[in-house]
Amino acid sequence: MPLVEVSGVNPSYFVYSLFVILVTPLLVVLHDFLIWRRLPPGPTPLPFIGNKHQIQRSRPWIQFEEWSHKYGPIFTIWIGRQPQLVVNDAEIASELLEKRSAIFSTRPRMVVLSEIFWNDAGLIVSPYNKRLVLRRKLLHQALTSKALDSYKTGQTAEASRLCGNLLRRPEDWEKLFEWFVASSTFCIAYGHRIDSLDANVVRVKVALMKYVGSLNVPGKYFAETFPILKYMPDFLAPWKREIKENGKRFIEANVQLLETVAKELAQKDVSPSLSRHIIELRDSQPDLPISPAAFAMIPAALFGAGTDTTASTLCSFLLALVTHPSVQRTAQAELDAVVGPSRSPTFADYPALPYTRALIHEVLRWRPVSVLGGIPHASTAPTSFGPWHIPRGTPVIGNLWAINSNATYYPDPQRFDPTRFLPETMELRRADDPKMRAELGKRHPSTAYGHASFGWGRRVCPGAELALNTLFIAVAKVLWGFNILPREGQSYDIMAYTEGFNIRPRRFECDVKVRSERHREVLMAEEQEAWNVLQRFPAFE
Ligand code: HEM
Repeated sequence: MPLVEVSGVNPSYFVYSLFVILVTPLLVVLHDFLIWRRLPPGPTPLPFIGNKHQIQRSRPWIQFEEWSHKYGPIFTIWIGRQPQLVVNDAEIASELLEKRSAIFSTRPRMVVLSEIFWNDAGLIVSPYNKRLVLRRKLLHQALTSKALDSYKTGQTAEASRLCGNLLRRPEDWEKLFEWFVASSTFCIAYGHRIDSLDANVVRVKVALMKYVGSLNVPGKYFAETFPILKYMPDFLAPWKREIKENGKRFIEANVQLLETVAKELAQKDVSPSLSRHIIELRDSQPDLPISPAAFAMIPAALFGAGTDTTASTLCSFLLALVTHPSVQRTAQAELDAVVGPSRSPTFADYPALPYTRALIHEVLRWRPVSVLGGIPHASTAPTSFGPWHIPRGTPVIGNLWAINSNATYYPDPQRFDPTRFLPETMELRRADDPKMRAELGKRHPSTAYGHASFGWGRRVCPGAELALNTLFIAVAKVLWGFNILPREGQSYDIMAYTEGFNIRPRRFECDVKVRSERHREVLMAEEQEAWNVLQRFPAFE
């Protein structure tokens, strides 16, 4: 019987529909195939699924390093239909993300986190555009070397308080590092200290970071694949309304913090802080094209980007000391010779402590906290690299794990060896004498630090020098005052790290013992003096 009589549907429509249903996926697969064959090789993806089923949930950076031995230092993975490049080599990372930063400085589009939640006010997830450049500029102006110097008094006082706390509660070292970093960050960002990790301001910030983590889960929201969904009216999309409301709440909390400083500034003399710097800038240039939300997110970025990273680096420092006692002895010998027994180190000792400085850079290299380079970069235009074609909008992941454990640059890479970053070694590495390469490693493209743990190009971490100062004062004081000792019978796994965006060592036990009664007396007296400074940074509740 003719079809038209049964269904009332013209048979040619039926055939066309069938044709479209069958052919569209084939065209999509063909389109993806043509892109795939021109990208750097990688594990073979499945149509529509990509390599999702092959990528380990646990420690993908190690799997990526292994894949780099199989497919090459730059390879492609597909997350669904989105190809992403994974760079595992310092030179290639520098070539793409620094030398070609005009193309590779944006972020992958993040509809839920950047556009709906932050309403485009977030800095780290922002696409590269004029508004981001202005916000980075404002941040830089509050992080000049003069501004950094003005924060050192607060950082030193916080480090003395940390040592006092370590004397009383040595087993709590992880929480004490977190408190030290959080309070230093609040002093620098807002001119206020915090006296407990339970302070309301910290709880709000920690809740925010947790919530942000829950939004940034690949595949969780359809709006990432179909951005048009972000224009759905709120009453039809309760998921979107909830995210927007939470975003507003968190932005409002950050605006309030900044307003608190603005009011204090109008009434009295307040300690130097990043908020004070940028408020003064705004007052001198009232027509700055920046929304109150984006403005408040500048000091807020310090907490979001600077606390977990710095605290986790301090945890890796402790693991390195426990497992490398000879490094600890060398560092203490340097500190004893330069500082002596009657006071602990200060920033004035910085130039005379090359081994201590090198030790910090070795921690950053050995266990890069932003193990996959933070939020990926992405391309804003199609481009070629060697024989390959990279389409516009391709995310680029800098696998710092593989980059930092490349024996070409760092011979015997899992050995924790601060001498790699001593000024004289750096000088020799910069000269790149082929005869010295086997011993010292090849010249690293990041000639400033000799590693890329702070990222690349126009998106490089703007807080690097600030973080190095915080790390220096804590590391120098802790090493001067304490022996970090392995627990008897305890074995230490230097690869046992947490999962996630930033990594830190899994909890381990060790003894943090004051070096002598003399050291204890000095540290206690300095903690008392530190209180006089900390009073100038009223506590936030
Ligand atoms: C040990 C401490 C730190 C490490 C290892 C670290 C590392 C990084 C890395 C790898 C990136 C991504 C760079 C890129 O995309 O190429 C980044 C971005 C960023 N960091 Fe840090 N960071 C640290 C501390 C800080 C501090 C103290 C601040 C405070 C100002 C900060 C603020 C930022 C900001 C705002 C960004 C985003 C920049 C952008 O997207 O344009 N970081 N950091």
